[in-house]
Amino acid sequence: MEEEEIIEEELLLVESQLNGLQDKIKTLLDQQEELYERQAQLKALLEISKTSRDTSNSAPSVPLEDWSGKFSWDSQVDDTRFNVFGISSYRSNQREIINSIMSGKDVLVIMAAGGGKSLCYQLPAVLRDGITLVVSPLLSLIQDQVMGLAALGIPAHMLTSTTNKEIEKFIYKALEKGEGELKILYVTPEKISKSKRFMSKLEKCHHAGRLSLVAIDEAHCCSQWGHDFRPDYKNLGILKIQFPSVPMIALTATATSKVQMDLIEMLHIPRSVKFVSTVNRPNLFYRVYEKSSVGKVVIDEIANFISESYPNNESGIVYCFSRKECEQVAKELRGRGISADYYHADMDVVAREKVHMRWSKSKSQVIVGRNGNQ
Ligand SMILES: Nc1ncnc2c1ncn2[C@@H]1O[C@H](COP(=O)(O)OP(=O)(O)OP(=O)(O)O)[C@@H](O)[C@H]1O
Repeated sequence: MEEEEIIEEELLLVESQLNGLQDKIKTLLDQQEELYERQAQLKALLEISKTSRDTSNSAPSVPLEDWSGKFSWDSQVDDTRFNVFGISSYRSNQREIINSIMSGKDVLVIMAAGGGKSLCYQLPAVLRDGITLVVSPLLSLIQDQVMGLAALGIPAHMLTSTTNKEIEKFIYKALEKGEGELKILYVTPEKISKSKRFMSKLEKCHHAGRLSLVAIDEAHCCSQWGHDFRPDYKNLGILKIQFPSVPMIALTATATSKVQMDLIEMLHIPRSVKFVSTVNRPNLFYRVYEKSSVGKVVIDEIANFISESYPNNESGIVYCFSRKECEQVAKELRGRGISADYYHADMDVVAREKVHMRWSKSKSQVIVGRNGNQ
């Protein structure tokens, strides 16, 4: 009994020391974040000061705050926004971003997921002469974008490991000889870092003055400090080195100051105009439910939640930890009358595309996948 009391006493002491340590760690992390913020501000100030010195003798550039002013392309941009994209008004920063790209600037965009980043490069892509190259990390994202653009009548293609030979030939001809209709070309970063053939065609396209814009989607993947670092993104710096005159737009929904500095450096766009929009998403909300410890009950709870909250088959995604779990959960949901398909990296490309298409066309309600579609 006495021994237990001693142990309990020491346990309390250790727990209180741990709590004390956690508070200190939190304070240190807050301090670190503040210092990174300040470091980024100071570096940006230095850069601006250097840039204004370097450009003081050249033609006057548009001051930062004037990207919402009047431009010669205003009516064309508005017409394309409405008649091609079917969008009646701009969201925050979209017009300014489009104007800075149309002016030939490099641009860094930080905008919340779903905030409307795609329009910021797709609209200039339609208006500028030539082909826009878009680098995006995931096949599923690319497929989604290409499908959406095709529905709007915009000639867009993707060149990935899944592209068939005929389309590949069409794309290479468009790049090399300017034949055929191609405005927007999506590739994964591996194409840039691993395909010499592709890079040589791109070089020819640029040489002929037909490469109009380079867009790097999910640009935080460049940075090892980001939450989703992808090694092939590290090689994207080559694009600005090989095509310095082509404006580049880097877009991300999540970038701390440190990640921003990192990706500006890696992509070689030190003079980029930066646009930061609020990350607040008023249409999103989070709710936490206590999970049952019994697997079957959890599935019942998920199924009930879906059928009660989304009685009109509104689509959604269930995230799981493992590929096996994705398959099991999808099967169990189907057994409870919910049209669910699983989606993960072990599936072949055709099967994945089929699932994606079914879901996009509301033929299935739920996709059960893993974070990052792994
Ligand atoms: N100005 C606008 N008015 C109305 N809808 C818009 C506007 N701009 C974009 N949208 C729509 O908002 C949706 C989300 O846009 P988009 O896919 O470009 O977001 P995103 O910022 O790229 O998101 P993510 O980070 O998730 O890729 C799309 O359906 C798009 O058509």
